Amino acid sequence: MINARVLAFQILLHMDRDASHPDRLIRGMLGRHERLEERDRALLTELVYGVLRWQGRLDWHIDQLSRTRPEKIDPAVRILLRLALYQILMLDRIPDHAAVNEAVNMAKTTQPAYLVKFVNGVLREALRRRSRWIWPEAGEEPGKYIAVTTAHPIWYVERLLHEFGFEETLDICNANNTVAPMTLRVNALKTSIDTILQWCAEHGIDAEPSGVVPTAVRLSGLRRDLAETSIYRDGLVQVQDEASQIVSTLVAPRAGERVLDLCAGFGGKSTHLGILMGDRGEVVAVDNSAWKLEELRKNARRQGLRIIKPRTADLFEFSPGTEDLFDRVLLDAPCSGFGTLRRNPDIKWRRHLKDPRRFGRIQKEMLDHAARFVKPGGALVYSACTLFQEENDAVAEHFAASHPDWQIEPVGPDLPDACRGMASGPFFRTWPHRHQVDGFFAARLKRPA
Ligand SMILES: C[S@@+](CC[C@H](N)C(=O)[O-])C[C@H]1O[C@@H](n2cnc3c(N)ncnc32)[C@H](O)[C@@H]1O
Repeated sequence: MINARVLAFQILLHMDRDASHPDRLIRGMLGRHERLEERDRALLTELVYGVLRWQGRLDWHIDQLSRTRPEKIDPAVRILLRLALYQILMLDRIPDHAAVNEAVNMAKTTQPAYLVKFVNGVLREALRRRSRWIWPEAGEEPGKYIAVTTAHPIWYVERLLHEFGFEETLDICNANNTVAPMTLRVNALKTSIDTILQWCAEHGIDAEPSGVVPTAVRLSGLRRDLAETSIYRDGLVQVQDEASQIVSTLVAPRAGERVLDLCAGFGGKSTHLGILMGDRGEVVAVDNSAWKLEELRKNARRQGLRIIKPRTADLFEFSPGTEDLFDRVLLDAPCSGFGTLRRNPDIKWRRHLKDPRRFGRIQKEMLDHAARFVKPGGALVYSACTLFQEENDAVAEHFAASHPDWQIEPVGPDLPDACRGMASGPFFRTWPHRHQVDGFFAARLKRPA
């Protein structure tokens, strides 16, 4: 019988084999199992994201409970155990016997008898121990304590400890484990915040103005797919975190200008730029992923924008000879993504210690290339959704040092009143534990006239 646990197992196994995005897999699965009850649909999302969020701690429990060496446990068996332990140890509403029986039944259909016995044995032992665990000592092994209790990789915790000390590292890791609200950007060309709040009230959806940026609304407990609502279909709203919304406002495009978005993706920022320009001028949206640009096209159409011009191209092959220069250029660069762990917990387990430096090298080259498209007197905004300075300050400072005629333009004066605390020197910087938004960085660079 297909149920939420079986589908969650299949998604987690798929992710273990090739690093797909959980949200895409969940949507695909729900699309293929339309008759799944609403309760099971919600449980599927909860199980996939919950296991990914707590994976490191669940693995620590497995290693405490089993006598088999960690590397000897088959990945599919480990995933079955993570799934069951997440329900037993971290969710209140699922009876223990349901979690254990389901895991054992799944093991019976996929594993040989000795592994079924192993799964059963580990889970029964977990029920016996319940909450009696010997955690690492915070005083003796602060890194290990935070890594295990908050489920983060040890290299990440050690790095933060070095920079921020124990208390703030713990705050950052705890904030990464919170479930971020769904944040909508309201399309000012079509509607107003009040209209959206009223629509939500009429449809029994909890919503409130963001309190951070004036164009955003936060939803909680949305029990249906936003894509099926009229406010989404009619292009009145776009899902976008507040920090990401602020980045487009720092580009500060004016109606009639030519703007280039060099890593446009699904167009979260390209379409925002188009709206800020009142749909007058031109936004050339470049990305090397054709399917993302197809989504961008749909997004732009839905939001009623005609000035967005998608171009599938590798940024390095897109040259100023092909296009005229632009008044403003945005480089929202590919990055390690560590500012978005609330929404993308799988990133914790996919990245490595050397990734921030590796991304930093590519970002420096991308920013150098992006500068060629900026008109004299124009602006270049560099942004990344990560917390590591190799991908943030170091990229902007490297650019400034190698382009001495350009200026780093302080972003502070352009931030909304409620966001003054997000200015960090001349840069824009947010943290989930300080600002309750995604972790983002942006720098604005001005080309001399
Ligand atoms: C951080 S995401 C962009 C998100 C997007 N700006 C938004 O707000 O929705 C980075 C994007 O860069 C694209 N990308 C990565 N390498 C690229 C390259 N060499 N040329 C063009 N695009 C690239 C990826 O496909 C990805 O969509």
